[in-house]
Amino acid sequence: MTLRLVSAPPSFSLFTCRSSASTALPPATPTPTPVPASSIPPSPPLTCALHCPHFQSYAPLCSGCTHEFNLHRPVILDDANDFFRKHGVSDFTFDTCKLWGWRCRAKLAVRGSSTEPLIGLYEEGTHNIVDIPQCKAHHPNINAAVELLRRGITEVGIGPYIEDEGIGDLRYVQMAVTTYNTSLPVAERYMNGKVQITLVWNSRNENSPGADKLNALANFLWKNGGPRSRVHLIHSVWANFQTSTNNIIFGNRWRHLLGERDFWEHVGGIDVSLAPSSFGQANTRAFDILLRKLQKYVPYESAVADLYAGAGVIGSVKCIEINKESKASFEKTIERLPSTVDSSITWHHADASKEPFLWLVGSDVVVIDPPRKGLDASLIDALKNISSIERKALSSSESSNSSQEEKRPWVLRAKEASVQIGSKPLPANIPQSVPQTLIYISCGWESFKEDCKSLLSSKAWYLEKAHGFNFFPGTQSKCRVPLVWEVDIQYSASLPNSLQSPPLSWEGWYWASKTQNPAPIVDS
Ligand SMILES: C[S@@+](CC[C@H](N)C(=O)[O-])C[C@H]1O[C@@H](n2cnc3c(N)ncnc32)[C@H](O)[C@@H]1O
Repeated sequence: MTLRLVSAPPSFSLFTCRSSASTALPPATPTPTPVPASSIPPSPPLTCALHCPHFQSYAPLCSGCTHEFNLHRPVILDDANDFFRKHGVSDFTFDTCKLWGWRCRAKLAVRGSSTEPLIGLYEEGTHNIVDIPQCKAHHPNINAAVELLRRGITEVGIGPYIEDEGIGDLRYVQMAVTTYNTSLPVAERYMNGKVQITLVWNSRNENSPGADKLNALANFLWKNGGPRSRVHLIHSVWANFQTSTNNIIFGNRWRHLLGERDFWEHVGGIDVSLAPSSFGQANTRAFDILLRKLQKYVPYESAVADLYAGAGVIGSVKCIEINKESKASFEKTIERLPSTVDSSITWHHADASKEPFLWLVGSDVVVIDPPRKGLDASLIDALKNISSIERKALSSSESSNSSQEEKRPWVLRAKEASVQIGSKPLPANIPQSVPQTLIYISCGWESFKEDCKSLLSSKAWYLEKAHGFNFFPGTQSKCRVPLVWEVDIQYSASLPNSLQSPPLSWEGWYWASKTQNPAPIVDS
């Protein structure tokens, strides 16, 4: 995928410094540079403060944010500095990113009554909902869309969900903002983001009793926030149907109701399609910065495996994802890649923890972006034993040139459900190398530390670089989004040279094939 190495002036304060040289190719153009984490000073209390009316430090009601001051300097920064220094990285850097209005994706509960709806988060440790109309973390248009929804609930007479009784119409709402609109000047795009609203409706499907109310609410939102309204706020309206009494927000049935069906965002230099059902990063700007940084660590002509790939946003040759809903988004994203990419990119619906070496073999670089709980034990084991996997792979490719018939059901299922894009055929003999570089993107600091220590204990890997990104300013480990930032780490395999394979090209698609001819800088 085009992971263009471009940078534009960020529209938010960024503490910067240059990261030290790495073994990877330098970027074609400079990227926004982070500061050494150790040099970020606490600022006077009010300059980087939350200033949120819903935050009360003495008795936190809203569970969204846990600290009020020094948003640019999350509480785990010192711990991270120490941790990385102890493990050989003395130049750990940190991007403070956007401190307010950064959340472009929010899931909010809808409770209360039709005349006094509450739309917000659970109060810490309870099932009481705190209304958060002026949330400072939300993109401002999420707050505006919430207000419109509130009016709609009252005017249409929608019943918010009553948990104890399992009755009511509307259970949750997901608001996702797309900030990419090429008809606007770059500087105006973020603030003019449009909101995709998903109404989580308490019925089995669109034909169940109450569907008329769902349609009336969707029409209200579209009439008052769609393209013909005074302020165009709404991108589209979707419904998700959920009747279960457990705490799972979404059911399996999704329906597009109004507006544009496709939702596009522009991150890491490419257009990315995201369905409401697939995983999407909450902090679009921080993710963009992270991806641009990550590009530097993928050497030219690398074969890349992206485990825990989501909709393939990170842009790899071989994407492994457990959520089958992400497949359609991946296909759309690929369609928008420039036609100059004549290559093969694959997406597999599979569990990365089942025989993970299947996905590791044949790649030079592996990108892992697991959920907060961290890596599956089987994947850690495979990575720790990467040298023996490579030896086995090499000897099996030497002893047999014809591939054996595959019988394992989960491998067959993964193959069936895979998508392959590109006109270049796969070579008959896939070179059997294993990754020399591992990029770990973490959104769970505690689980990351455990995984990191475990990988280092094997001596197969050493830690080369670490960068922090302020993905969730104002939060720490006990809040709704319990993680303060994302960290991407590059390891280098300390394999003997004799075992290292030549650069691979089995999928015939390279990240760098497009960075050679970067498109003009159009966006940050
Ligand atoms: C933190 S998200 C990252 C997604 C993607 N890299 C992105 O940035 O949009 C983690 C992803 O891992 C997927 N996932 C969780 N467990 C998995 C597993 N065992 N195998 C493959 N994917 C998994 C989730 O569905 C989710 O899309």
